[in-house]
Order: sequence, then C-alpha cells, then structure tokens
Amino acid sequence: MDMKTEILDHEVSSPEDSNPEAGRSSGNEEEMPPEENLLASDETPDRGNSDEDHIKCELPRSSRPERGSGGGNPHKGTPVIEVINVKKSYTLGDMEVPILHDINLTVWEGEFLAIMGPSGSGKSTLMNLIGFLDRPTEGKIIIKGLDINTLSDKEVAKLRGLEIGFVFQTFNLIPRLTALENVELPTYANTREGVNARKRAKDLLKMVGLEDRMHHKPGELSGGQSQRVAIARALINDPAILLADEPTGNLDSKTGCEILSMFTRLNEDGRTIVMITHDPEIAKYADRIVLVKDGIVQNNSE
Ligand SMILES: Nc1ncnc2c1ncn2[C@@H]1O[C@H](COP(=O)(O)OP(=O)(O)OP(=O)(O)O)[C@@H](O)[C@H]1O
Repeated sequence: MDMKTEILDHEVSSPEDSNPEAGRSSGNEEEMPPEENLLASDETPDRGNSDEDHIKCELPRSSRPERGSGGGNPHKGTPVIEVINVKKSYTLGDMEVPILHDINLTVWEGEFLAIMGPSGSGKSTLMNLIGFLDRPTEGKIIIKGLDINTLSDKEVAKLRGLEIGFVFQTFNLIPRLTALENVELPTYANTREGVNARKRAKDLLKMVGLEDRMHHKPGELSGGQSQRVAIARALINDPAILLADEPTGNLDSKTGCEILSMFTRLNEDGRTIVMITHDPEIAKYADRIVLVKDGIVQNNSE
C-alpha cells in the first residue's frame, strides 16, 4: 500500500454515526500504542490554581545536550514536512499583499523544530499552511510524501484530521463541552479504524494529569489545565505531527514550563513537533530554530 492509500484508507466516521455518550467503540478495538504519562515523575497533577505552587517543572535539558540554539537536527531521516518554494499572499480589496515570499523548509521525522521571528513576520501563516488550514498561493507543501496540491478538499481534511494535531495559544476549547468531549471531538470527523475514542480520550486526560477534571467545562479549568486538555485533544488521533502556535503564550512561566516538558516527552517518544514561540529560552529545547523575518526563512540550517 503506498503512503497516500495508507493514510487515506483509514475509516472516516461522521458526527451522525457517533454517540458521544455511549463512547465510540467499534467492537473490533485495536488500541493505539498507549501514550506514556506526560507528567514528570516529580510532578503533581494540577488540582486547580491553588495547587500550581506544588508543580515542580524541571525540563529534561541535561539529557538533551545536543539541542538548543539551532544546534542542529540529530534525526535527519525521513522528511515528514516539506515546504518547497512556497509563497502566500492575501488579497485586501484590490491589492495583493505578499506575506511569505519564497519559503523552503524540511522538517524531519521525530524532529522538534522551533519557529521564531518578529510579530507579523508570517509565522502563523506558515504554520497554517503546514497544517493544511490554508493553501499556498504558489509552491508545494508535502506532508508524509503527500502533496496537498494533488489532494481534494476531503482528502486534505482527512490527512489533517489524522496526521496533524494542533495546539494554540488560546487553547480553542469548546466552552459548552466537557474536557472529555473536547478531547473526543476531532474523532467525530476523522477516526482511526478500530479505536475506542472515548477510552482513548480518557486515557489521554489521565496521561496529562486531568483524570479528575474530565467532566469539567473549560470555564472551570485553569489555563494550564485547559492547555493540557488541548494537548490531549491534539493527540486523540495519534497524529505524526504536533503543531503548536505559542502554546505557552497565555500561561505563567511555571505552567508554561510544564507544558513544554510534556512536549519534550512527546518528541522523545518520536512525535514530530513544530512550535512557534517568541521566547528564546523556550526555543532552546527544540532541535533546531528557524527564524522567519519579512516572509523569508532567514537561517535554514538543516
Ligand atoms: N487572513 C488574512 N488576511 C489578510 N492578512 C492577513 C491574514 N492573516 C494574516 N495576515 C497578515 O499577514 C501578516 C503575517 O501574519 P502572521 O499571523 O502570520 O504573523 P506572525 O509572525 O504569526 O505574528 P505574531 O507573532 O504577531 O502572531 C500580518 O501582517 C497579518 O496582518
């Protein structure tokens, strides 16, 4: 089976097919590999704002000496994201405004890449293109060997739903749904065959230390807890790629550190991560840092 068939061959279920209350058991359940607990062994699960004082966040920095400051990618195996001669313009009235000029970038399987750059330089625009939330004006975006330009909108939606998980600065949780329902939500559109989504959502919430918060709504959660729910949601379909746009931007430094610690563990388990950040200290934990300025990648040190 070629890559395209393999990715696009997963079963797609529609919202009408699913009953969130009853869970999403298919009867032929093949569990995805269990995620490891993302809490560091010395971290206490967050029990609410008042308990954040008890969280001790120590990033596994010493165990990753090769990382940081654009020090290079230790993986360099299979390209998982290829951005080739990409341009993006927006039309404002009768004017075309170029945002990205000629972007070339390869992200390797298992790499942790940080994208930095001044406000308005085009980082989120690039991230949206990589995540298939938008299409380039010119050029190619290839994810796991599949060229977006050759895919229908339906195929793009499926590839995005199964292979890409998103984490945003503002969490983007649905306020009227519980944490559990928010995590499960992406599976109403796309799901992998044989997976019990309800059980996986519960396992993921447990993994991020929110077992006792699964029936709470976002308004009843702290910022750090909300971002943990968003991370669990991003992982629900076991995507190869995690895209994070300023994931710690709305969090205090301790909580931000804890979220970053989860990212480094997910990356150490082999997940490819692309993260936008303004903070050079946070970017240091990536394998490689690329700087986007004036719509161009300034330092592409692959
Ligand atoms: N849908 C759109 N229509 C028109 N212009 C847009 C649109 N989206 C973004 N832009 C413009 O593109 C430019 C780049 O925006 P983008 O959000 O990618 O920057 P950024 O580097 O992520 O900025 P920040 O760090 O402030 O989030 C900005 O000038 C922005 O106004």
